Amino acid sequence: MGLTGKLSAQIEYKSSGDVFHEVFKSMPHEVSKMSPELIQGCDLHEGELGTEGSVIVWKYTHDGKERVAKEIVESIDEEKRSIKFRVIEGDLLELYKTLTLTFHVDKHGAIDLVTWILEYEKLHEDVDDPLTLLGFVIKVTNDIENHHLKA
Ligand SMILES: CC[C@@H](C)C[C@@H](CC)C(C)C
Repeated sequence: MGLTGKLSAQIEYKSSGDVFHEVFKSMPHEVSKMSPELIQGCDLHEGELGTEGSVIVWKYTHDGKERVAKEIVESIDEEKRSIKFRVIEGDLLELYKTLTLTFHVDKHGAIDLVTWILEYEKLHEDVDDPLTLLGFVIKVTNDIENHHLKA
């Protein structure tokens, strides 16, 4: 088994894909309100919200443990409604040399599809592939969707 990998998942998103993109672009701090069990906080550390190069620190609970991830917003593509986050500090870097989390929103007829892609390089052979992290971001996506469906 090599050290690098790429996991992705695509789900139907029954609320507005534009709003989903906007939340992560301009209001990431709102995510903790919509998914309080999973996301406990989000602070802007550098730069301006919604711009490439800005640095965000997430406090989240993954596999029952409280974790921190500092991420740089590496790219924002309005056209594809996509954002790529690169983890630059935090618990995940005890397992992965590099880890990026990218989402994009596709239109499929009248339905929006949200795709998350995790690209990573493990620090050593016996590090697990980040399957539970992929499940985590899908759960966060569902929480955001449910929040907007209720609103
Ligand atoms: C590193 C796991 C979480 C904190 C990632 C976040 C944005 C990419 C989360 C809100 C999906």
